[in-house]
Amino acid sequence: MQTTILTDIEGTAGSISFVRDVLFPYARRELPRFVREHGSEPDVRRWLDQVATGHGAMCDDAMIVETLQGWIDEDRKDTALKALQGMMWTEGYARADFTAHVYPDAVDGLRRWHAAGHPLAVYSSGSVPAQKMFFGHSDAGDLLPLFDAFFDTEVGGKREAASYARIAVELGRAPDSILFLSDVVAELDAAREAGLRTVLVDRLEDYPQPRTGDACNGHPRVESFDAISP
Ligand SMILES: CSCCC(=O)C(=O)COP(=O)(O)O
Ligand SMILES: [Mg+2]
Repeated sequence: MQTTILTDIEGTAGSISFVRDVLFPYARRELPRFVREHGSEPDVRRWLDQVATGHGAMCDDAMIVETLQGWIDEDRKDTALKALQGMMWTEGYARADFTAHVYPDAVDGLRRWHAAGHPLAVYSSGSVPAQKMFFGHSDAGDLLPLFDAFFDTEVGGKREAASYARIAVELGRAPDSILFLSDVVAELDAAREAGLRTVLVDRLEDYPQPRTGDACNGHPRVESFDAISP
């Protein structure tokens, strides 16, 4: 059986600057209108109510919007925020306001591994619908058919070993037959604790100061997908 490749998105398959300088500001800007126009739809309300729960009974939509905008500013990986961001980005992709940045070497690597029979999966803090929009509307076109499975924080946090154990069960694969790619060492530590193989993707565009030696915490380090042999 071929190694399954499980990849992170931001800082690994695509640039950090696309997420932080395009996607996050777009969601921040669109949030008031989105809540006004869609806030009574059950699929939206459920997430807004989850945000409101932390603020007591007096929390109105204006306070929820302000809270969510604060969370965007601090890059909080909250499941409700990520679900709502995904819905707003879906509108943005549909209107062709932007396409998703995927590094050319990532496009080539994903295509090459898929052609060689490696199952491909995504694990990102972005919601599963946001992941599908990202790869379905990339600068390199529709990459969605390359992937077999998608996981977000509904499976658990990316720095928790139990999340990776759950992903292995859901994929029906032994942990050591899965290779996890990420730019975040703490995520790789959690994956390794669950028995997955790991590679630190240390892109100079995103991390101008290379992480070497102890900073890699024993994870093999590459600067592009070209150097990964699954
Ligand atoms: C699906 S693209 C947006 C990704 C996102 O919202 C995010 O927080 C990035 O997290 P990742 O786990 O991909 O580093
Ligand atoms: Mg990342």
